[in-house]
Amino acid sequence: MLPAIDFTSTNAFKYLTDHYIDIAPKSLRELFGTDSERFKKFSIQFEDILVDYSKNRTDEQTVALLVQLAKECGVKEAIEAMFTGEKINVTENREVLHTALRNRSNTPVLVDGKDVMPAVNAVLAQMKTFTEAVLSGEWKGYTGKAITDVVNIGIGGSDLGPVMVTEALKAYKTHLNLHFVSNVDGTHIAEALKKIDPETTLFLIASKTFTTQETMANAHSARDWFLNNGGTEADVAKHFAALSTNASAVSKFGIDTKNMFEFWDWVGGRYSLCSAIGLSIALGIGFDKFEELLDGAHAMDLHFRNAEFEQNIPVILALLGIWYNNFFEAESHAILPYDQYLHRFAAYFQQGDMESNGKYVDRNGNRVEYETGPIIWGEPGTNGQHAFYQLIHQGTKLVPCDFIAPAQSHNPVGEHHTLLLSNFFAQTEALMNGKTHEEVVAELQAQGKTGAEIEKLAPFKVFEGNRPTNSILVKKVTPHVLGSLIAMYEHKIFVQGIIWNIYSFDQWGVELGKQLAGKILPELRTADEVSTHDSSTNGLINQYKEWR
Ligand SMILES: O=P(O)(O)OC[C@H]1O[C@H](O)[C@H](O)[C@@H](O)[C@@H]1O
Repeated sequence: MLPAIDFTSTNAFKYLTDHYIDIAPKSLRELFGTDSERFKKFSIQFEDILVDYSKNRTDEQTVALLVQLAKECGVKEAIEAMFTGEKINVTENREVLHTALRNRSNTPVLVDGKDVMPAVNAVLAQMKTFTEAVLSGEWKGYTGKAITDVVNIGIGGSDLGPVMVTEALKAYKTHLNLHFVSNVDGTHIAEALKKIDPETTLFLIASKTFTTQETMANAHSARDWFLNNGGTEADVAKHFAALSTNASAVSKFGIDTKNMFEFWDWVGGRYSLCSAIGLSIALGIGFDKFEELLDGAHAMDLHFRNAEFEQNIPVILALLGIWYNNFFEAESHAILPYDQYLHRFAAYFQQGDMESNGKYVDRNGNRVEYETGPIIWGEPGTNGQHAFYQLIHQGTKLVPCDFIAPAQSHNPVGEHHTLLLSNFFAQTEALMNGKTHEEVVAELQAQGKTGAEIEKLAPFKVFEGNRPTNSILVKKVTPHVLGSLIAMYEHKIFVQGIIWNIYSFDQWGVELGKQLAGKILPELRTADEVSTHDSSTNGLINQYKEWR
């Protein structure tokens, strides 16, 4: 059982409320000015990952109180409850065991008294054999040719993780060309089909439930295309595999369950990239590299489970997030990787975080009276600098940011990486220090501006600064490091959900739209005028019918 504590009624919260009044007026310049040890005190290194959280609007007392908050909210007990397979996903009556998928130490993990590790290992072995057969060319298409292209058909958690990881690890790409089709918009599948040959293409139908409308529609269209372009029913087995928890729906679709890679309902969709859902990753980078990804995630799992909170990266990141979300009233959190390969990282954690912690009902079933999950957004640097950083630097909103960068590039082209990193370092420094009125005046004077010009321009050129950032510097984006980064954010989300007293592993909020689409669909199939909805919905549907 998870503790169900209103964090706003803890002692730590009361102390933090008072402490906030002291800290809020202080500038980061001041905090750094009065403590030359900040970097040392407020950074944590774990393997090849350095997390510097010193550029936050915090001091030692803040961190101590935040840690106390985590303790009062039972975070330690909750972590144990998750790792040991308690049914902490209460509204779905399920365990939450994505950590078992990468439990490389292979210690038993019990679900209803039964160790799940043999099943986890068996699926990994099946994935390995399959991956190696496809990569070696031993697995043949219906005309005897080796596979050249893999199309993963899935959406949400059955798409975003594999897309993010295969992009992030493109430097390790195998000879297979990967394609991802998620959207029910026919354009997505149509464009993918233009690029592939039925004789040499493998389709992976990735769906935990195997009922998701988008995935089923795309899977049927892919199969129709295959059958209309030379393949026969008997050939489907060579070109379609399923990644799912739902064996009966898989065989109903016509995929031989021999070609099914199983996972379990204790794996949440948005936490599933280490499960069979990762098959496209294994094919895309090779099974050894997929295992390195699992190793990295497992290493972070152990750190999260065992490190003291003061030294615990996911816990500290979660607490800082709570500090801004619930005291500074920040509404969003930006993830800004200075690595082009990580260009889908923020998108991946939009689902990871917002689907997990976008909840207004607490674990007692009551409406919360405080803010829960932030809006997650971000794009790679330096692109973002030329797009939305204006608002981060001079807007009225406080946007705490995570800056992520590798020290080593996979593509050391000329001076590019040095240029990139100079921006990475400069941005957090600029956000912290800003530029004072005096500095602006001195700069304008040096440019030879007149007094009147300076007076007019100066206010626009001042940067308040005091904008908090975390810097996450990694040695290199290897599969191992990426695995650790993924687990780091997963566990950050977990800790925040525990403290906000919400259930992070269900997603009822996505259901209503699906239900209504199901009702509207038959109405769209006829030419009849619709009058059963509100005037807006009726008006839109009827105009659509007129124009289509
Ligand atoms: O893997 P599937 O069962 O097809 O689900 C795909 C996605 O759809 C749902 O709507 C959920 O909101 C997501 O959490 C899930 O990842």
